[in-house]
Amino acid sequence: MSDLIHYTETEHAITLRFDNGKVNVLSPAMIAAINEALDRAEAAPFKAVIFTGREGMLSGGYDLGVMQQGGMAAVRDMVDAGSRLTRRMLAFPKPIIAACNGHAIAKGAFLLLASDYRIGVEGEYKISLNEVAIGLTMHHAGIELCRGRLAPVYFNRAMINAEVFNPVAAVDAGFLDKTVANEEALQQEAAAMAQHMATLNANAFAATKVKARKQHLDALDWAIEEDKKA
Ligand SMILES: C/C=C/C(=O)SCCNC(=O)CCNC(=O)[C@H](O)C(C)(C)COP(=O)(O)OP(=O)(O)OC[C@H]1O[C@@H](n2cnc3c(N)ncnc32)[C@H](O)[C@@H]1OP(=O)(O)O
Repeated sequence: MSDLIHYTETEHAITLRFDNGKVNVLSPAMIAAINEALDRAEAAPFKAVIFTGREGMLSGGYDLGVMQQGGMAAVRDMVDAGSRLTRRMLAFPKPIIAACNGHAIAKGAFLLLASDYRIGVEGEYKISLNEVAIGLTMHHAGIELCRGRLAPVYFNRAMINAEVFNPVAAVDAGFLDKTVANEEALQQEAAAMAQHMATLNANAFAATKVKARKQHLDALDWAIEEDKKA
């Protein structure tokens, strides 16, 4: 298992804690590590998977080093892998709970939009799709993820206007489902939701998730192919 992610398993949950010691960039290596951890979680008995970061940081998004200096092919490969990862999360046969303990920027915020239940700790940190602010035209997969998961009135505000949300405002926008006061409460709340999720019927959960999201998943499949032509 990669040293970018700490993988721990309890009776009701598998926790993936992202910690690269910095801002948890979604580099090709981090995306591969998350996929490897999901492979392992998929083979485990039915229980929730909790995505979390280190205190103050979920993820600063795609690796700007690759974005700025990697060359077109490397950027396209990283974005394609990232889009496939969030598409995988949306169809993953086990529940994915995001326990957001800090900044979630761009692709970091998309991890929230691809999770089944999202809890954020209250605090002075940013949840933002900053692509337009930093000169990136949003890719199709990003647009479709926003269309599928953001509250409708925030679709334009969060994506086209690149507004920055604090965790409480992020609940209204649709990045989070609820906030809690501190890190301890965050981990407790995630564990309690995992315990509830573990009582669900595994087959019914997996089938309902992809059935309910069929249109969204079809749109993402189209978007991922379209982005490869850009
Ligand atoms: C479709 C999706 C597209 C994308 O995902 S594109 C990527 C979009 N991401 C960004 O534009 C990153 C924005 N970064 C930030 O807003 C802030 O950073 C944070 C809120 C994440 C953290 O703020 P703070 O805690 O004050 O740290 P700090 O001093 O800004 O950054 C610490 C070091 O981390 C580097 N860094 C931050 N984000 C990234 C990144 N995404 N890729 C590569 N490096 C990053 C910085 O440059 C700096 O580096 P040094 O210590 O050498 O000065």
